[in-house]
Amino acid sequence: MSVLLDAGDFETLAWDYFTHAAADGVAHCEVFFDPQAHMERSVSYDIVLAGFQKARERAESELGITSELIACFLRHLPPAHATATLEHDAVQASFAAGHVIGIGLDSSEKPFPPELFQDVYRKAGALGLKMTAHAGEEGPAAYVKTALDTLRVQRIDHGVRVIEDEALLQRIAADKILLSICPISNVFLKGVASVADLPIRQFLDAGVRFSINSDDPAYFGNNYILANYCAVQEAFELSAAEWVAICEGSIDGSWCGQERKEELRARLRSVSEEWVGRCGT
Ligand SMILES: Nc1ncnc2[nH]cnc12
Repeated sequence: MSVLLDAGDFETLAWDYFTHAAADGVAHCEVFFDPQAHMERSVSYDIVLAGFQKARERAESELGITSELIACFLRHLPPAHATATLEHDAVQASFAAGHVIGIGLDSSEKPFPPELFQDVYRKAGALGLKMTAHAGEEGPAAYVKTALDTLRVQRIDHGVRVIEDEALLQRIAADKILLSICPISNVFLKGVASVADLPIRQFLDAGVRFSINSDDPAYFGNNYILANYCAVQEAFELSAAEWVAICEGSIDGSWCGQERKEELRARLRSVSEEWVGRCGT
């Protein structure tokens, strides 16, 4: 991280990500970044955003990839630090300009339960920002519940330990809360011993809405989204129709505009018409 210093460095980083995403067939992505990790080492938020914005514009015009940015707070830092970051002028300006559409909560889940961050989420909610939080990755299902009840998040990142609480599982399915799952990083971080141990089949059977994602490829074995899709396929042998359902849920739970959602659905329809028939399921 210490090599990321000027806007060009952040543009290069983001562009590298986008070219990998394009190679994997990505059409839209919602990307997390950690403002505090850079501001703490005296790299200004404006520098980070300027680089990301350039890469995002280029990704849209040259690769056809649309994107949104989600600013994550680091839960190992004091909650008041998260609130001060949210209130920073440059951060507020990025929300007002629509350059950053939502907030998240990442870093070590335990022993930092979601409710510690109620203040920053209350303020983000008042601004009309989208809200998600890592929960139920290494922390218990109870953290997912408090993220929903006290932080009022609309999505949960990971959330795989929801499987330990049947009532919560049913609630998440009924309320169509998107779980953004990162199978390979779950193995790297020892949440599960192997991808086959993830509750993918139970989630499908229970009608839980989830997406399959990459997670910090530089940290987790250089694995981008297709590697995560393939790892799930190798472990669960899903049918083409099941993949279509996963992708439909990902689009429904995404935070892009309605018009873009329709374009993504049309693209999915054309792929599924071809492949569901070819695969016979
Ligand atoms: N899987 C993960 N868990 C917690 N914090 C993260 N930051 C990036 N990836 C993360």
